[in-house]
Amino acid sequence: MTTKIAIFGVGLIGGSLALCFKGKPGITVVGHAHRPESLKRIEERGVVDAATLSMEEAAADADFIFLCVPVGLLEDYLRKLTELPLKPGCIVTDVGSTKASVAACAAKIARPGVHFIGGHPMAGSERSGVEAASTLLFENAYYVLTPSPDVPEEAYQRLEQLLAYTKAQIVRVDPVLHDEIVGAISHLPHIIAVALVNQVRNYNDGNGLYRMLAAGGFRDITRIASSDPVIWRDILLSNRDVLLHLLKDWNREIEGFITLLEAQNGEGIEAEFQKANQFRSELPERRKGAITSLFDIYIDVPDTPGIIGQIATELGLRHINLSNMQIIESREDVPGVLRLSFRQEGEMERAKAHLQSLGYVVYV
Ligand SMILES: NC(=O)c1ccc[n+]([C@@H]2O[C@H](COP(=O)([O-])OP(=O)(O)OC[C@H]3O[C@@H](n4cnc5c(N)ncnc54)[C@H](O)[C@@H]3O)[C@@H](O)[C@H]2O)c1
Ligand SMILES: O=C(O)C(=O)C[C@]1(C(=O)O)C=C[C@@H](O)C=C1
Repeated sequence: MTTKIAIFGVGLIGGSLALCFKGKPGITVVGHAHRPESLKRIEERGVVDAATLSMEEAAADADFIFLCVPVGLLEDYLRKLTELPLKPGCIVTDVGSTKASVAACAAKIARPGVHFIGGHPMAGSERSGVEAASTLLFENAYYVLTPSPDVPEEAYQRLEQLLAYTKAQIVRVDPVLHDEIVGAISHLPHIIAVALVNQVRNYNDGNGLYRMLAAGGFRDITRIASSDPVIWRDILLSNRDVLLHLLKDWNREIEGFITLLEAQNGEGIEAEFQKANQFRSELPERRKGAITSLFDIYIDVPDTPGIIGQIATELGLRHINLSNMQIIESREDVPGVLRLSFRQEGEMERAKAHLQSLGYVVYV
């Protein structure tokens, strides 16, 4: 018996999910695109078994439907799907970065025999589009599911079982609580990064030295300011109330620093850094838990677009399992350093040998 998975919106997240499922025993992955250009990109990238512009065709007989479109479109897609003849027992899920509004909409239009289970993989990137999709994206990351109490345990477990292909760790959270927490640890940081970049951009208009001298610290804190504007417009508007509260708290934090500086309170400044240092050191690496990386290698990489994808693909093609990768330093015109982590020493050795054979400088 074949399990059909339909993915609506085959971009970074939809494409990465498709790659996790495609080729697994008894699974067929069908991608839906809203316009011919997107269809062509999905087909060229080869992340699905079949792609279509027809919602009906994609949804027909699907056992699982993943909605991976921008948050602002989720409710519209849910409503349209509800009007289609879905397979009895079909599980509809989404990957949106906010969960309360889509959960409320699903509750309103619920229909017997179709189960909606909200989802949110806590992994991503500032890149977007199917070209950035990767099988490794979700590995060891947390994947939040927000089932309503009406969802049968059997349906929840079916979804959990399927998501095992992502190698993510599933965690069940209430949708409203999800939005409060993710507002603080993901949405607020995106706003801060964008505001900071735009502040410096304004100074740079008067003197180009700002951009020229911007180094590791500025890059580290602002990577996410390069995220997709439409995706983030929708996320912020969808979590507006939570964010308005968080921004008031943020203003208080900044006011605190103004007071410390005005009073030249060195001890107070030290105390703030110490508190932050302590909490940050307790974060699981890359917000990933369960399995710790044991074997690391470091390689010099030129600062060129797509280089990390190329390295991951090279290792993937040789079935070398990467547990983590991180850019330690990346400056314009200067090679960056990439840390690759492996769970097995043998995999690290194979990766090292292969990357050296490709001409990379590798350090252990
Ligand atoms: N980017 C991240 O880090 C991240 C992480 C977790 C969850 N999410 C969520 O995943 C979802 C997809 O985000 P992404 O990063 O994959 O974005 P993306 O831009 O890479 O993909 C979005 C997909 O939706 C399609 N789409 C865009 N406009 C459309 C329209 N008008 N009608 C129909 N389809 C349209 C695009 O063709 C594309 O395939 C969002 O809901 C986002 O909140 C993103
Ligand atoms: O790593 C990044 O670039 C991300 O933005 C990923 C990130 C996050 O903020 O952590 C962004 C949005 C998601 O909904 C989940 C994860």
